[in-house]
Amino acid sequence: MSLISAVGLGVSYGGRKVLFDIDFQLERGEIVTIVGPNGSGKTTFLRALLGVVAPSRGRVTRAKGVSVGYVPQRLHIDPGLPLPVSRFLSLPKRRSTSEIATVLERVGVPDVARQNMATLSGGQFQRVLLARALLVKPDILMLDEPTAGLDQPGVASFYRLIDEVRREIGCAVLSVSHDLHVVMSASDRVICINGHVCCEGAPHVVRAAPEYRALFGLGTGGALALYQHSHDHEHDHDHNHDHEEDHAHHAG
Ligand SMILES: Nc1ncnc2c1ncn2[C@@H]1O[C@H](COP(=O)(O)OP(=O)(O)OP(=O)(O)O)[C@@H](O)[C@H]1O
Repeated sequence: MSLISAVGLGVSYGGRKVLFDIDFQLERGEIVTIVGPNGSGKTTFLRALLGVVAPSRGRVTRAKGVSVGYVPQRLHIDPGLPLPVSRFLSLPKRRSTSEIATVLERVGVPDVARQNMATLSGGQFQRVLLARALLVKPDILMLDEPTAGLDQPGVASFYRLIDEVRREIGCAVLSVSHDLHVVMSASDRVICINGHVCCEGAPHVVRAAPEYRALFGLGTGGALALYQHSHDHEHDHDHNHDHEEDHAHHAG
């Protein structure tokens, strides 16, 4: 049985259809990446799978006992509120000092337990959110654009960490991302949504799909070329321009 599945899923906000006709399954250990333009319903889709947004159509089914660790896109913490990392990790469930130390060590920020959440750097903050998601011993790690705001090395090292963790605990990873060049290479499946599923499949299939190209246009040409260039060294002569652009971007 799939870890989680959606059949004919639709979500509306105040009568406005945001998602419709979505069929989806996530299997144990799978890495699936959701891509789509801003406002296409990616976050809503994750929230519907989590059960925090009610479907207006269709249904979501989770296998019994499946635990989900969720890393949200944004989490605003009032800078005036003194909230040490260790306290944050103990919400809502109390965690022992050693559990907290172990998980912080695992995500590469062993020294922040007593630091206030508001004083963490962007990269440290994301790692603490990941630590919180790992404390539930997830069968599914759901990540909503977890590297927004990080620089290129920060993005790469965050995804390396996700990959290590996934291998260690064998969880499935369902992520929403715009970092296609990093994420797509590691995904078993990419699903492109824009209210509904436009196209899906192995990364190279989605990359070539006309529906995907129509949505993203040339805007991600450089990023896709980087993925293609650094991972399989295919030299597609139709995309020399993208490659050149990309080298410039890479070097800068
Ligand atoms: N709670 C809400 N109430 C009303 N409308 C909402 C709500 N949450 C999201 N929306 C709307 O639903 C649409 C899809 O939003 P969603 O956040 O799911 O998109 P997204 O693909 O994750 O976008 P982004 O890439 O910008 O994060 C948007 O038009 C948004 O304004």
